[in-house]
Amino acid sequence: MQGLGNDFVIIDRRHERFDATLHTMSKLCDRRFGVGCDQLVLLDAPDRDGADIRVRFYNPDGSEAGACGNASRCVAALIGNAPVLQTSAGLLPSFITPEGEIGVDMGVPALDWQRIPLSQAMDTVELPLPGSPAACSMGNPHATFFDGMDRADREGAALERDALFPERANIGCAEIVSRDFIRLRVWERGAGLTLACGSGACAAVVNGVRRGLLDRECRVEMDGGALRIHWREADGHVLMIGPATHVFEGLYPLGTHDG
Ligand SMILES: N[C@@H](CCC[C@H](N)C(=O)O)C(=O)O
Repeated sequence: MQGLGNDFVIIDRRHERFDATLHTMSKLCDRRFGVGCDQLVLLDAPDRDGADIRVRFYNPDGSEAGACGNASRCVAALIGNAPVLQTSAGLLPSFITPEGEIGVDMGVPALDWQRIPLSQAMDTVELPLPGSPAACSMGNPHATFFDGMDRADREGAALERDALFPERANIGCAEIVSRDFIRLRVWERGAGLTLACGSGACAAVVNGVRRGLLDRECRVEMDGGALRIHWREADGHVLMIGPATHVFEGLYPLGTHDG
């Protein structure tokens, strides 16, 4: 499936056995030797009350991510009936808009350095890096720069691994068009530049609001399309709305996983 060109191989382990070895997963993610995707997503039966499905997200380098906004919308569309997703970032309710778009309540962002996490105790609204990004966690760590999108291409790889980010970070680079409209490019941790990043879009709006640059309801346009983000004042939850598209289904025969 894909959400704004951020693409996913989703494996439903409720009905099929799938041994998620690092080798198998990175092979599936490989665009030449496997299927190819930005993230591999594993679905299992939930083990928490109130959840409909357990969802885990893996980057092509094998690292597990606590959150993935676009994949969450895709899983909600795949399962149907607005499921509640059980993720490492908590239970995420999904919803369908009257226009047929898929929304996910991404929960409350973490704004303190310990939960983002950063290597040092510091103000997370202006980090001591050239360009002064702001940082927050949407269940996964994000730093957002507000001085243009090109930095993602030029410095994304180095910034992902900056010593400031002990768990590495997703690097969002935004151009502010107006208080309710930004353009964004994200260098994703463990994946590189992608056409869109849902959690990155949420983080950009949260960070932009904290910096006094953006309104709480904002359109975020990325290379693959746009998301609507609303950081709700009443309860601090971040709502993310956009398309989710089924591309194809396939069978991956047992015994050939490592071939
Ligand atoms: N594409 C995602 C984010 C995927 C995880 C990220 N690369 C990480 O390691 O945190 C999204 O849509 O949010």
